Amino acid sequence: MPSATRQAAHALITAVLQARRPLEEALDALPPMEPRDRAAGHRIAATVLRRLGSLDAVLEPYLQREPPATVRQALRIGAAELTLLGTPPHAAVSDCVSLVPRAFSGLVNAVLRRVASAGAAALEGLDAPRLDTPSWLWTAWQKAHGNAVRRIAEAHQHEAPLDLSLKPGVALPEGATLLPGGTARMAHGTRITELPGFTEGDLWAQDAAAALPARLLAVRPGERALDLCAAPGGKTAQLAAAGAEVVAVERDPKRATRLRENLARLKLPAEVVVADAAAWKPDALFDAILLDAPCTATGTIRRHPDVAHLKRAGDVTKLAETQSRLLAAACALLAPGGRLVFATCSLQAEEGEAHLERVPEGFALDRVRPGELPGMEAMTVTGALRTRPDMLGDSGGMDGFFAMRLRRH
Ligand SMILES: C[S@@+](CC[C@H](N)C(=O)[O-])C[C@H]1O[C@@H](n2cnc3c(N)ncnc32)[C@H](O)[C@@H]1O
Repeated sequence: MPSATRQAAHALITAVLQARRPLEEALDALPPMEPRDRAAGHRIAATVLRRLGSLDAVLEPYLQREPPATVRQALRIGAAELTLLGTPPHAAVSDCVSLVPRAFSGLVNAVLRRVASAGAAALEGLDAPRLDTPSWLWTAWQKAHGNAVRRIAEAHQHEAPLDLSLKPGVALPEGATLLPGGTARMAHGTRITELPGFTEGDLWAQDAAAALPARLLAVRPGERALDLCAAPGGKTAQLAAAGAEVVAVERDPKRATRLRENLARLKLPAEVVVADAAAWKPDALFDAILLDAPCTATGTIRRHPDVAHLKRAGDVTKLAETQSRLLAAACALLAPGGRLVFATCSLQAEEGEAHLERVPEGFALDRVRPGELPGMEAMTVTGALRTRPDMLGDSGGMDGFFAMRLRRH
């Protein structure tokens, strides 16, 4: 019997790469097991997904023909453990052998013994950023971001730190670094639930880039603000903490429940509405609207390495259309003189910069002014916001976001 850890890793990789299910969903579907085994299995699976191309390149010289998918996944687990995770060969090899049907035991044993004898050196000389990035994404990022494509792909090789947004007046947690946008950054692996102030509702997890769209909206106390596509509520919390009267619209009832729970922990008020943002009709218009539209989420690959393998070019086109539809619906809910921030956590130009070409009639781009986001000027040269995982690189990077602010005449 293989260990629970490797069974979990195998199930997770199979779910993502074969059934095309999100990693988080696959984690929820694992059978009951010790939390330690589950966490270890998750770590192996995330490493395989992050470094898939490199691991396949390591295995390639030892495979004469393509093995069945279940065997390929076991080999990837073994290769990740032996070259990247420092697992001793005696533990990794025999356990991976027991993951596959008996007919393939000899093959897995022989291949992994050879990988084990090279260890980490097996990865030397590989162009890892290129190998670990699906070709269609590399091409699209090269077109959209030029030479930065390599730096983006290099940033994806590493796990992201834990970023926190703090309620106004809350002191920086011990061990945190303060980033230019006001985000508190903790080392990767820090558990938010164990931080002082978590239970009290002083802070919430939010990537440094994800905190910027709400900052661009800059709501004032008492303003009527609408947060569309709101769950799990990081941006709703920012708007409510700034003193706005917030209505948060979320289509998915389960996610809306999570949003309510998060707001309750943070002791922040907002009216939560379960509705389709494209069809919802309020009684009155809003002073400020934040639309954090559904997208491919390719800006979050550091945190969600499954995204690189789940999304296809066709998803980008479809989601860009949905975003335009939602943007038109959101614009109709804005009061004259009001402002709207449209945001996506995507690195794809179709889900970002292309929307600048389609500003609805009666609205104008409200350019981000120099000095509005101190220390982040390079991210707003076009008048809109563009962040990438390689930005703030010395302090651990940030998610890829696009945001533009529109004003209604
Ligand atoms: C990118 S996430 C939002 C993250 C959130 N704004 C935050 O800061 O925590 C997108 C959310 O939009 C929701 N959504 C997608 N389509 C929607 C629609 N037509 N109307 C309302 N919500 C929608 C999804 O269920 C998902 O929760």
